[in-house]
Amino acid sequence: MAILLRTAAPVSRAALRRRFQTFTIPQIQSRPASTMPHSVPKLNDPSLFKTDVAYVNGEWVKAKSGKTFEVFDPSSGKLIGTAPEMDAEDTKKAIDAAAAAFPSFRTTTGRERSKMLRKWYDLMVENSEDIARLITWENGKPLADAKGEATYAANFFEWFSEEAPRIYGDTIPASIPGNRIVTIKEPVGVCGLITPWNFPAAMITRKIGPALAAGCTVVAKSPGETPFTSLALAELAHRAGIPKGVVNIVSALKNTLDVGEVLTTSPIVKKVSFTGSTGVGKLLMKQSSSTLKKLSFELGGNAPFIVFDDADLDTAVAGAITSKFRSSGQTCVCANRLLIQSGIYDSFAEKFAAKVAEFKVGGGYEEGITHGPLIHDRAISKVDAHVRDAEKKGGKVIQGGQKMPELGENFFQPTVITGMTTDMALSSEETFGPVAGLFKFDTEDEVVKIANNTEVGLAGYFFSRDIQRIYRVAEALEVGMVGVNTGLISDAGAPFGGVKESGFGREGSKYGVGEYQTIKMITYGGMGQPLQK
Ligand SMILES: NC(=O)c1ccc[n+]([C@@H]2O[C@H](COP(=O)([O-])OP(=O)(O)OC[C@H]3O[C@@H](n4cnc5c(N)ncnc54)[C@H](O)[C@@H]3O)[C@@H](O)[C@H]2O)c1
Ligand SMILES: O=CCCC(=O)O
Repeated sequence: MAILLRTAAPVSRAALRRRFQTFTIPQIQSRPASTMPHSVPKLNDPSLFKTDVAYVNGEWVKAKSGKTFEVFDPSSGKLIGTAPEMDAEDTKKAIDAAAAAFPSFRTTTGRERSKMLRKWYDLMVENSEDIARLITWENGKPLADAKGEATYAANFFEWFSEEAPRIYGDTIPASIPGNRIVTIKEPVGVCGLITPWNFPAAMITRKIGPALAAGCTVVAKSPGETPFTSLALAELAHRAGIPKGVVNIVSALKNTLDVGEVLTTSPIVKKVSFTGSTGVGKLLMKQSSSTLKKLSFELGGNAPFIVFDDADLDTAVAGAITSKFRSSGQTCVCANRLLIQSGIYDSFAEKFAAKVAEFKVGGGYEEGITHGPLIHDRAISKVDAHVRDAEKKGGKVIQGGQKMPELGENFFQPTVITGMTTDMALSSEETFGPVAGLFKFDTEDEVVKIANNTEVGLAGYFFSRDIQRIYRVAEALEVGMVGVNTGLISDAGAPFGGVKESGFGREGSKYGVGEYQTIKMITYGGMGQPLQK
C-alpha cells in the first residue's frame, strides 16, 4: 500500500476573513409536506434563550455597534435568532471585566470555587432538557445525542468542582544545605477561550470548569454557528452566583478574526485555550507569540480505526458505528480511516454497511432519528468531494454516497466506501462527516505505519483479543488517546488531547487544571539550624 504524507496548511488571515464575511446560509427548499422540517419544541424555561445579547461583567449587553448576525437551524434552514456581532472594542471591554474580577477571584479558596462550580453543575442538570433542545436547534444533532452532550458538558463542572479543593504543591528536598523548597500553584490569570460548534456546550464547559477551579477568570468567544447554548450556560452561571466578570461570553461571526486577534494579542490575557482546526490553531499560535501566552490547543485529527483478524467482529462493528458516526462524523475523535485486516475485510464491510443502512436521517427533534444534518454547506461540499474523489480513484460506494436535498441542504447519506487507497483525499484529510472509508491491510507492522503516516495524532482505535498485540499496538500508535476494543473514549475524568499537529495540553481529568496554573517555587534559606537551647 502506497504511503502518502500531507501537511495541514496553515490558514491565512485573508482566507479566513473571506470565509467569515461570506458565511452562507442554508436556504429552505420547497419540499413535500411529509418531509417538512421539524417544529421546535418550547423550552421549559424560555428565559434561557437569549438573543441579541452577550454576557459581560455579569450583565447582558449588546454589541457597541448595535450590529447582530443571524443564526440558522442547520436542519430546516430557518432563522433561530440573532446574536451580537461584537468587535475588538467589545472584546477589550470583556477582557477588562475579567481582569478587574481576577484579583478577588484568585483569592477565593478552592472550597469556595468548588461550591460555585457545583451549583452551576446542579443548574445544568436541572435544565438539561432545555440545554439539549438548544443544542439540537443550533447544531442539528438528534435530541438524544444532545441530551448526552448536556450531561457530558455538566460533568466537567462536577469533575472540576471536585478538583478545585485538591490543588496541591510539592515540598522538594534541596541540594543546598539549609534551603527548603516548596511549590505553590497559582492561577495563570485572564484566559481567552475559543471553541467550535460541534459540541456547543461541552467544549466550553471543558475549558471554563478547570479555569475557574484554578482561580482564573475567562472571556469565551462562542462559535458563530452556535452562540445560544453558551448564553444559556451564562444565564445559569449568573443564577449560580459566579461573581461578575469571572465568566464573560462574547459572540461574533463576521468579526471572528478581530475578536480572535484581541484575545491572542492582548497583554492582559495570559492564556489561550482553543479547540478547532489545525490550520486556525497555527494562526492563533502565531498571534499569541507576540505576548508569549500559555497555550492549550485541541486541534484536528485523522483517527485510524484498526480491526485485526483476531477481533470480535460484532464488537468491532459496533465500535466503528459509534466512533465514525457520532454527531454524523463531526467530532474530532471520529474514526477517519477504517483499516481492516484482509482476513475479515469482507465480512466486516458487509456487517458494517448493513448497520449503517438502518440509520434514520432527519431533523434532530423528529422521533426515531439517529443522525442529523451537517453544520453547513461547506461541510457538505467537503464530504461530497471526499466521496467523489474516492470513487474516481477506484473506491466502491456500498452504502449511501449522496446528498439528501429532499431533507434539506445540509443532509448527506451515511456512507460506506470499500477499496480505499492511501492516495485518496480521505486518507490524508479529516472528512468531519458521515463517510466511512474501509482500507485493507495485511500485517501489524504495515497498519501501524499507515496509521502513523499523518501529521496529526489525536485519537486512534483498534480491536484485538491478543493481549500482547494490544500492548504493542497501543504503545506504537502516535496519538494522544487510544481506544482498545471501544469506539467511545470521551469522559470528563480522562485526559483529552493530542500529539503532533493535533495540538498540546490536556482537558478534563486531574491534568486539566494544570493548564490554567503556573507553578511558583519558593526557596526558604537559613533553615535546618540546631534547636535553640
Ligand atoms: N481536538 C479537539 O478537541 C477538537 C474538538 C472539536 C473540533 N475540533 C476540530 O475543529 C475542526 C472543525 O471545526 P471548525 O471547522 O469550525 O474549526 P475552525 O478552526 O474553523 O473554528 C473553530 C472555532 O474557532 C473560531 N475561529 C476560527 N478562526 C478564528 C480566528 N482567527 N480567531 C478566533 N476564532 C476563530 C470559529 O469561529 C470557531 O468558533 C475540525 O478540524 C475538528 O477536528 C477539534
Ligand atoms: O469533537 C471533539 C470533542 C469530542 C469529545 O469530547 O468527545
